[in-house]
Amino acid sequence: MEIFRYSGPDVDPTSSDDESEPLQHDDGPWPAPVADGPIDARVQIPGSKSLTNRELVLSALASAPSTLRGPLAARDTELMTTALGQLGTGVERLEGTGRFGDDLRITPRRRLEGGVSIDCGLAGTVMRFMPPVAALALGPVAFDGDDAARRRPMRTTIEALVALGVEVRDDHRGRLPFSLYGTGSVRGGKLTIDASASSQFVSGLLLAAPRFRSGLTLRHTGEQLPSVPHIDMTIETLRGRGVDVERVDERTWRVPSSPIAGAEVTIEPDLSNAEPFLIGAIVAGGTVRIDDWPDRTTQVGAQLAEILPQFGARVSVGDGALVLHKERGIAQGSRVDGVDLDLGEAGELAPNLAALCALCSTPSRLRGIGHLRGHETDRLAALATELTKIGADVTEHDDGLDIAPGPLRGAEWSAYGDHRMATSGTIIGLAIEGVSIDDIGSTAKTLPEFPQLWRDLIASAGGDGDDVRLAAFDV
Ligand SMILES: O=C(O)C1=C[C@@H](OP(=O)(O)O)[C@@H](O)[C@H](O)C1
Ligand SMILES: C=C(OP(=O)(O)O)C(=O)O
Repeated sequence: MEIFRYSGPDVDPTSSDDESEPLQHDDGPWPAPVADGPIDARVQIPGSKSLTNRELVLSALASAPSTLRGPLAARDTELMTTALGQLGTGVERLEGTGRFGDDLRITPRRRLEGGVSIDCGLAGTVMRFMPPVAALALGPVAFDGDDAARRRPMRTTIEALVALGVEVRDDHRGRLPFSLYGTGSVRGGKLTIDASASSQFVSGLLLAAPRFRSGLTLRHTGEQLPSVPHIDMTIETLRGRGVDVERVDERTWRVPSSPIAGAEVTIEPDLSNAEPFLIGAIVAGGTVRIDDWPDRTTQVGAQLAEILPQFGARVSVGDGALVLHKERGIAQGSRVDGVDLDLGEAGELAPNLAALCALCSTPSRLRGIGHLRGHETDRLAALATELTKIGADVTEHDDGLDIAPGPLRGAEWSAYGDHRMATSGTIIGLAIEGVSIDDIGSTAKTLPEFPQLWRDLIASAGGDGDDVRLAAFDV
């Protein structure tokens, strides 16, 4: 067992920690494997990013130690454990105890200490969840991240903290880098924010709110509220720690000032990361079984069970697994009609679905996803560019994409450092010869094992049914 606890005093908002820059694929573009027959695979997906990072934050703010079973170990969660460790939280890796790596023992400290620079990488959960936690610490805390992270919206978090009485130095007008000066406590109370650009603004404030002196009554005003299931997940994880959160109405939440209980929590597999594998069976044909699919969950990836049948797949959930079957894949000439989907709740599913739409026989419309322009990259622009490059006819709208099939051709697919752009390119590559991904290493953000799992999935074509699982865990 090893205890990681950071004790660095530096506060330099312009510094960046090179060690956590995303992995690049050293050998140049990664040739995406083509499916040469129906696949037949059983896939074990590591833990949910969204659940892991919520449980890490709650564990650090809790009144007693917690154990996380099966947490994700990927760039986003490593950034979160590092950030919490920098503020003083004890993070102990229970080596070899987990299914995919180490379980974690988190020991909260009575007082969080500032005087550190936090690297958010490209993780929305780190950049939106950590500032309210840092505001509870004593001393200055600087935040920065990847170049692409500096383009992601942060204004709502910054303005919210200022409204709660926290001193923030916001030299970049609502973007990273910025610094805040914690006094060891936050007053809380009533607060109105505009979370139209990201549900994470709401989640970040709600997660820290039990530790605010007066709790928090948070109201969202603004045209839209994306990714509502992620807010439900936040509420559920808080309730799981004994915090009596009230959903006053669809746009208002009340969190009392309350202790947060230590807990032993088993993290569900990341259902959104199951998406490319499931789509793989629609494109290549065959069967994919995802192990440990929960019967009940707040993860938005659960919606795949309703979305993917619209592409001609048979999906069943039960006995601890989701099984998707498609007799004949698109790559074998099966015609699949396009869809019209509002993905406002499930934006993180959009890039892989957009790739699938490009392989359909008739046009598709994906709507309700204007906020994807503030994700890891401007995903609407990135998808329009890459899908056009491979021959699809794509129209970009403010809130979505029209995707019409065309004669498709191979090309180098740019991931823009975005894990889901990388996986969407591999989906195209299943059906189209000559697709390569410029930066497959960007999948390390939430699934470092993706390249191997994907190769194993394709290798199951024509076999008796392979288990696609992690032989060794190595982030
Ligand atoms: O809270 C979370 O864990 C997330 C919320 C969503 O963010 P947005 O509301 O910005 O879409 C989602 O897309 C992201 O992948 C994870
Ligand atoms: C939008 C995403 O990530 P983040 O948590 O960085 O916002 C995503 O994973 O699709």
